[in-house]
Amino acid sequence: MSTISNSDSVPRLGIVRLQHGQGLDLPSYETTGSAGLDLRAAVPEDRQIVLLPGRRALIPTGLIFELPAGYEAQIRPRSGLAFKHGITCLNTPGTIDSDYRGEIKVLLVNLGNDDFRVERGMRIAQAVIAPVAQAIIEERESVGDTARGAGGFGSTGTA
Ligand SMILES: O=c1ccn([C@H]2C[C@H](O)[C@@H](COP(=O)(O)OP(=O)(O)OP(=O)(O)O)O2)c(=O)[nH]1
Ligand SMILES: [Mg+2]
Repeated sequence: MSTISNSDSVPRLGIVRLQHGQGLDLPSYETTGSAGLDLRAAVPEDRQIVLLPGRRALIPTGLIFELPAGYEAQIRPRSGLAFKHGITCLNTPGTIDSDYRGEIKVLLVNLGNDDFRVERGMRIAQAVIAPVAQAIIEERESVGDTARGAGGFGSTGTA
């Protein structure tokens, strides 16, 4: 497969930077194989966001996305913040709809034991761009039989 035909199939993510997002790096893939685009906190210079243990806050990114139709962005936590500080996304994975034109925000929660200061420019989460299907909804009288049936929630055991 040639490089050109390959890049033709790569989705294009349009990004608009809002006033408070100016001066921050655009989201980018940190390595050639990264799945997620790291998102930075666009906290105003004169404002502090300190997450106390157990508390949550909506963190601005200063970004508006224009996703192609048929794609979503999933907002996921960064494992380093989760491991070192207990900071994660409360609604993970956050769903960014392709028709959403508001600012991308990250809902962080502090599950650690210490206060956590969100600094401007800090990489707080990552966005994974993924294809998504909208199903055709069909109401039916019954559903087809399967070997699993209604078994779930550990029905296959642990070993
Ligand atoms: O972490 C997130 C999750 C959502 N959103 C934005 C984009 C998304 O398209 C919109 C709606 O998200 P969702 O459908 O998860 O929230 P809702 O509670 O169902 O709100 P709505 O009624 O607006 O759909 O909010 C974010 O900026 N960050
Ligand atoms: Mg919704």
